[in-house]
Amino acid sequence: MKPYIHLNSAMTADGKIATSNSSLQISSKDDLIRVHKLRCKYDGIMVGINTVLIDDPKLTIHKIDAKKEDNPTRIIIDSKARTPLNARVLNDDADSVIVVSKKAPEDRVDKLKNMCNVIVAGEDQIDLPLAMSKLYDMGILSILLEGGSTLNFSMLKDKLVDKLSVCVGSKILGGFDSKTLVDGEGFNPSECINLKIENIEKIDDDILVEYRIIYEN
Ligand SMILES: NC(=O)C1=CN([C@@H]2O[C@H](COP(=O)(O)OP(=O)(O)OC[C@H]3O[C@@H](n4cnc5c(N)ncnc54)[C@H](O)[C@@H]3O)[C@@H](O)[C@H]2O)C=CC1
Ligand SMILES: Nc1nc(O)c(N)c(N[C@@H]2O[C@H](COP(=O)(O)O)[C@@H](O)[C@H]2O)n1
Repeated sequence: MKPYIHLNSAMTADGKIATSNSSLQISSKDDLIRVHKLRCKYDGIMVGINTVLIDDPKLTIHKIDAKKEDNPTRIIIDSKARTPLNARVLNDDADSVIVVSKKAPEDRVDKLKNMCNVIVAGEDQIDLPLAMSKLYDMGILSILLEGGSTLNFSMLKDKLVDKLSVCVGSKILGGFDSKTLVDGEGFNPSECINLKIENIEKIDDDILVEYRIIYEN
C-alpha cells in the first residue's frame, strides 16, 4: 500500500520553478495561503534533498494560524544523508523522516538518527515505491509532494503521484538551466503522462490548475 500523493508546485508562465541554483518566489500571498491550508490536510510534506540544500525550507504550516500538532511530518528524500544538521527541517516544529539509501555514510546516518526518524529504502538512489510503502506502514497515509524537479520526475515515472496542482505565476524567468516543473531524464513522447483538468481558478494574478493524473499501462 502507498500513501495518496498530491504534487503541488508553482511555476512561471514559461514552466520554470527555480533558477539553476536558487529558489524563486512565484506564488502570490493568496496562493501561499492556499498551500498552507493544503499542508493542514496531509500527513506528510515531502521534498528532495536539493530543495533542502538550496531553500532550507521550514515545511510547516506558518502562513496561517495553526497549532504545532497540526504540522505534517516532514519527509526528505536524501540518498546520501546530506541533510545539514542545522537545516530547518530538523528543528522541533514538527516530526521529520529522512529517507536514505544503503549507500549513505554510516556516520552521517547516526548523526541524523539523533535528531529524527531515518528509514532506508534502495541501494543507491532511493527506491521510491519501497519508501512510500514504508511511510504508509508508519501511518503516513497522505503526502503533499512539494518538489523539486528531479524528485517530481521520479515520482511521476514510478506512477506514485495521484493529483497535480500547479500555480502558474505571471512571471517569465527563461534560462537554459532553469529548473522546470519536471526535469530528470524525461519521458519518451509515446510515454507522456496524460492529465485531466479538474479545476481552474484565478488567484490574484496567478492561475491555479488542478489535474487528475491518468497513467496508461
Ligand atoms: N517553485 C516551486 O514550487 C518549487 C521549487 N523548488 C526548487 O527546486 C529546486 C530543487 O530541485 P532539484 O535540483 O531538481 O532537486 P530535488 O529537490 O528534486 O532533489 C533531487 C535529489 O534527490 C535525491 N534523490 C534520491 N533518490 C531519488 C530518486 N529516486 N529520484 C529523484 N531524486 C532522488 C538525489 O540526490 C537528487 O539529486 C530548488 O531550487 C527549489 O527552489 C522546489 C520545490 C517547489
Ligand atoms: N507553492 C510554492 N510557491 C512558490 O513560489 C515556491 N517557491 C514554493 N516553494 C516550495 O515551498 C518551500 C518553502 O516552504 P517554507 O515556506 O519554508 O515552509 C520550498 O522549499 C519549496 O518546496 N512553493
